[in-house]
Amino acid sequence: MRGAGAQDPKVRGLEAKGITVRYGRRGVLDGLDLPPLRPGEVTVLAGPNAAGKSTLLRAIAQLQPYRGQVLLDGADLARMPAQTRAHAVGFMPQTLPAGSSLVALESVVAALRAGGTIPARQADATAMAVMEKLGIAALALEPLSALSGGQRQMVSLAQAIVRDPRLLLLDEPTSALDMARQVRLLSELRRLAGEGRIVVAVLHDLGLAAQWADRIVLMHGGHTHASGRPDEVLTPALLAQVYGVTARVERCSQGRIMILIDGEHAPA
Ligand SMILES: Nc1ncnc2c1ncn2[C@@H]1O[C@H](COP(=O)(O)OP(=O)(O)OP(=O)(O)O)[C@@H](O)[C@H]1O
Repeated sequence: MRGAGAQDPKVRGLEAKGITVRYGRRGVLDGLDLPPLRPGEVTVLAGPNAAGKSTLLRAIAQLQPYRGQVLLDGADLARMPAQTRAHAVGFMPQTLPAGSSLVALESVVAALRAGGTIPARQADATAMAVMEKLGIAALALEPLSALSGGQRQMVSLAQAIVRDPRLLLLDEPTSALDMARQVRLLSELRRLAGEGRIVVAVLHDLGLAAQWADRIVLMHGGHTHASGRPDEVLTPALLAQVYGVTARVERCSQGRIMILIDGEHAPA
């Protein structure tokens, strides 16, 4: 038994408690709690348009003012020195900012250097290694402005993971990718989680979420409406409550889940 005043063992993983975000007078997140998200897990944030998924991801990344608490391995991310946080957290936005004059490799090097000074040759080699791993080495010298949407998304992933963060936050990372690259990206997320990272991705495609996520958090009305394993969350009742659709959930071979939408849910 621990003695009085002993420190609690450090909680490993990501905790978000009471997250509240307002845009002017409009409340978007209303004291939202996430279940503890553990290293090794891929968590998908899902929910209807405007549910606040991007807002939550940005709040966790400290890119969005919020009330509440975000703890990474027990440390308050809001109080963490910026450079420590830059090493701890990788964020992949929904879209890369337009108008960059950098080539792809330079943009990945710039993301690496946001975590601190690093000799040029080493930075180039690290960035190039990440691009090779993602199968985009051939894009290294292409201007960002000349890339397709899917190519930009893969470069954006390279930027997010190049500092080897403990926590990886990704906002609709597969939205512009073809089937093969979706699989490549999601396999890479699984691999990163398998190495002990915490991976949180917003996905609209619940079929992909069912296949790749350890846990799905369904957001609705500024709160976490449900969370759990894909088979616990992807139920006709919860899909009706959150999306207003009539859905069938079919079990296929290898335990895969397929969701068939029959139409909009007729309100009782
Ligand atoms: N910078 C902003 N200023 C004002 N309102 C905003 C801002 N960003 C988002 N919102 C509003 O907050 C709400 C949640 O937006 P958010 O982008 O977080 O939702 P989302 O769940 O990611 O949506 P989607 O699935 O459509 O991408 C929306 O009503 C949106 O209009």
